[in-house]
Amino acid sequence: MVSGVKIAVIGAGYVGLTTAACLTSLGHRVVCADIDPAKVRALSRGEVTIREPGMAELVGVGLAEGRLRFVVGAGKAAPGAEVVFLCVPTPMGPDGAAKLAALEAAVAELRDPLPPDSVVVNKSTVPVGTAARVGELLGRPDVAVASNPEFLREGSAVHDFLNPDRIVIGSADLDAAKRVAALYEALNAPVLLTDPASSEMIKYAANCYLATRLSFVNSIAELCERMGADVNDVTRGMGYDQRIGTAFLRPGPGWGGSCFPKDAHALLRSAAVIGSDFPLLRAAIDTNARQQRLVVGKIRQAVGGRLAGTRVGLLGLTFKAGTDDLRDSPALAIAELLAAEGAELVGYDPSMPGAVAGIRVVDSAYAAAAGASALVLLTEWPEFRELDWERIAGQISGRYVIDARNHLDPLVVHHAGLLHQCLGQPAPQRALSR
Ligand SMILES: NC(=O)c1ccc[n+]([C@@H]2O[C@H](COP(=O)([O-])OP(=O)(O)OC[C@H]3O[C@@H](n4cnc5c(N)ncnc54)[C@H](O)[C@@H]3O)[C@@H](O)[C@H]2O)c1
Ligand SMILES: O=c1ccn([C@@H]2O[C@H](COP(=O)(O)OP(=O)(O)O[C@H]3O[C@H](CO)[C@@H](O)[C@H](O)[C@H]3O)[C@@H](O)[C@H]2O)c(=O)[nH]1
Repeated sequence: MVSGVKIAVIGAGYVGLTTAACLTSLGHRVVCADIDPAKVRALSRGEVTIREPGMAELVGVGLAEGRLRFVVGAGKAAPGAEVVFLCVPTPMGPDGAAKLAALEAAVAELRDPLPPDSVVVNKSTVPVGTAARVGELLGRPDVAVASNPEFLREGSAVHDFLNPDRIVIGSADLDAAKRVAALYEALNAPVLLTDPASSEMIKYAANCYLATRLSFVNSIAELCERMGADVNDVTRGMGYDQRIGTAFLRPGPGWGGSCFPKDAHALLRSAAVIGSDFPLLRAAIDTNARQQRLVVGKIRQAVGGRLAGTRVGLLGLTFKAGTDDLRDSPALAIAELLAAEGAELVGYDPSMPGAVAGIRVVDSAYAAAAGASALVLLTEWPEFRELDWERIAGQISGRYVIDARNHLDPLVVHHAGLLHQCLGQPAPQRALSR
């Protein structure tokens, strides 16, 4: 006899699949629905297509124990569910606002088959006020609505879900909120019960704060470079201050991914809709675009001022290491800027992404370096630190390695006779004198 709370998860992407697999591992019974029949078929066979450590194992165990099932369509998952998690996409619309079409479609499908006294919990990132709107759309006074934003990071989704810094639950119905909190009891995490609007705002505030912090760090890196300071030491010195902390201080080619850019634009748009503004967030977004142009400027300079007809090798295409997700990747944004100036792009990424528009994707870092006028590291994959730089020096046609993640050991690159140029340090030669 299979025990545990009966849960439906709508959406089998990064958030939905993680939620389904992890709640199963906590002893609950989960039916996970998606609109994509091919995805449902593959998952039902235990085939996990996203790159997330531990996910395939959890899905395999859940299927084998009969605790986890995949179905096509939200309506199929609803019957018998005590709690329903909405984990559908909320992409950026043309005006910057989050598009709620998938959420509305899922809610419409759930309206009739939902059992009485069930709770609909929104895990998608949605503008403040959406929980109230979900309640209206459902039109089921016997069904409670809650907001329970998700804070997992791609590449460590299972770990983050099972080891959360906090669990936030917002609902006008305290009993419903407590029922949702009880699902996570085994995690022993701090639980914040609040109203739906505050819960929805917590998610945007957290992501926009982190994005703003990164834009701040990237700006400090630029000043360091121009003023003769070393941003690696500067951020280390900042991070020792417990009020600041060490996380999220690495300069880079700008922040990206499926969340930060769209969430920053969505909050800015929400502010505009109520006749307000958020100039600090606007500046963080502008600084991010500027950071990408700045990296392009370094590359242009490294190849002698003219990108047209110049081959540039790209190391890393995903928005960060440890994921195969290319959505809103700064590496691709930079590639687009380079291509617009006529550069010929050859790229390698350890996640082996297949075809990428405008880039000739090759199967090794060495192939990306061969014949390139400059080699640019855009994603901080650990394996790039282990490269044979002597071999690269023998294949590259230029001398510059632009390290847009401050990821490589400058001495190793220099010893191979190449010029290592990272962010926030005055000159490529500096490492030699250390
Ligand atoms: N990716 C992350 O790291 C992350 C973390 C926290 C929060 N979020 C938020 O969670 C939400 C989902 O993001 P994601 O990255 O999991 O998206 P995703 O694109 O990886 O997955 C969404 C899934 O929902 C399915 N879907 C779409 N419409 C549906 C419908 N009507 N019924 C059933 N399934 C449907 C899609 O086919 C897809 O498989 C977004 O609001 C996002 O902002 C994402
Ligand atoms: O010191 C740092 C840390 C991150 N980044 C960049 O910031 C972006 C976002 O990174 P990360 O936060 O690790 O990735 P996500 O998986 O998008 O996770 C963020 O977005 C999710 C979706 O909302 C949230 O759930 C997570 O809490 C939040 O960290 C990436 O481009 C990173 O390369 C840096 O440049 N420097």
